[in-house]
Amino acid sequence: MPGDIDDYLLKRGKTTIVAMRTPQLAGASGAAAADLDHVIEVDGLRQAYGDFEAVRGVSFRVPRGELFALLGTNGAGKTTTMEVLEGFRAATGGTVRVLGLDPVRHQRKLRPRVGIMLQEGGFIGDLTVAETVDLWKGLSEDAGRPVTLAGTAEPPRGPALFGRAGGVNRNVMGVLELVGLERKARTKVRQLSGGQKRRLDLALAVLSRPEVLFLDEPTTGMDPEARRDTWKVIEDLRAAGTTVLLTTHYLEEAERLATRLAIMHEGRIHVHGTVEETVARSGDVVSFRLAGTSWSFGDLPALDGVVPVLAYGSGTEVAYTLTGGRAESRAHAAVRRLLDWADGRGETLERLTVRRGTLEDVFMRVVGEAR
Ligand SMILES: Nc1ncnc2c1ncn2[C@@H]1O[C@H](COP(=O)(O)OP(=O)(O)OP(=O)(O)O)[C@@H](O)[C@H]1O
Repeated sequence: MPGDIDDYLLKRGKTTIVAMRTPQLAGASGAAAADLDHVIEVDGLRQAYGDFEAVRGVSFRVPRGELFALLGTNGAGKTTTMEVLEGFRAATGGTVRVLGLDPVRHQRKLRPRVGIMLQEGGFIGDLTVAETVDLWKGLSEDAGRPVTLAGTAEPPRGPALFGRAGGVNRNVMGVLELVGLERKARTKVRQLSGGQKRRLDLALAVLSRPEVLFLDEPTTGMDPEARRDTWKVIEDLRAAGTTVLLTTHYLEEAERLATRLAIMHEGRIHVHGTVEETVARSGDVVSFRLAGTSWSFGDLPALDGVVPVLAYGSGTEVAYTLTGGRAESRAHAAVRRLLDWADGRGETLERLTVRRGTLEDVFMRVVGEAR
């Protein structure tokens, strides 16, 4: 068992969640934190692994209390960006600040306000769920504080709060209830399912009454119910003033939780704005399926410069995002042109649809245009 929090964190592998405790603003964090408009600041971040530059000039800011979602393709650089913010890597270019501090240089200053939860492979399999939370609590500086969401301090209930309920510390049980793991308190970690391990990860982050949460794909592997439960925990944390940086491949997760988002591809941010602004960029979408096999993507016509994208990985669903001009005339002209194109080739456009665009359409367009 590690004797030091650093060792423990390193052993637990890849970070998914860093939770910073609600700051005592007059305390160690200094006056700067009290005046911060932006809890997270990333300016021109570059990060190279040897010759390969994984992050190529990324900038964004997260105001206090907002949830910012970093979306992107596999390998886009989201986790790398998170790891720099978590202080696990020094940036090779640009600057980052968390609560006004350099996460690498001021790691020790930030740590008392940071709880860390890791993505995978870091649990000690022979410990039970309750023992894992207990260990984590013991590693935290203020282990005795009641488990509660940020800013919603529980009324003191005296020593009984930290008594033992059937052999399990009640404080531990509180956090397990929060993430729906109370029935697994005495189960060994290695017997948990993937989704249950993610819940345990979340429990460890929430334990530290976070002010800032870094969530790297927090709901991967969870069933739909667990995912919704997790969203509720995150929403409650936000409602209590927590600032959250989230990466996810579930666009509905970003749409539901985020205030602002960025879409990354190959180390760069391609779209950046509020969820509403981003979805509005999508305009109308004309989509259809091509039944035959006698076409290739390159055969599809460009519509006034609009490049089609192959949507949703089906290999046959094509989508055009129409922007500029009046919506109706744009859509009419696009449909007419597409029908002419299909007639000319003897193809059938199945499920031809015109609809309002979604975040998924914006994402697909970004990726399509970047290719
Ligand atoms: N330790 C490392 N050494 C070398 N290359 C790395 C390392 N970590 C990541 N990379 C590379 O950097 C790029 C960005 O990886 P990163 O994990 O940041 O992407 P991501 O956006 O989080 O991807 P995903 O959505 O698949 O998790 C990838 O091409 C990856 O192979």
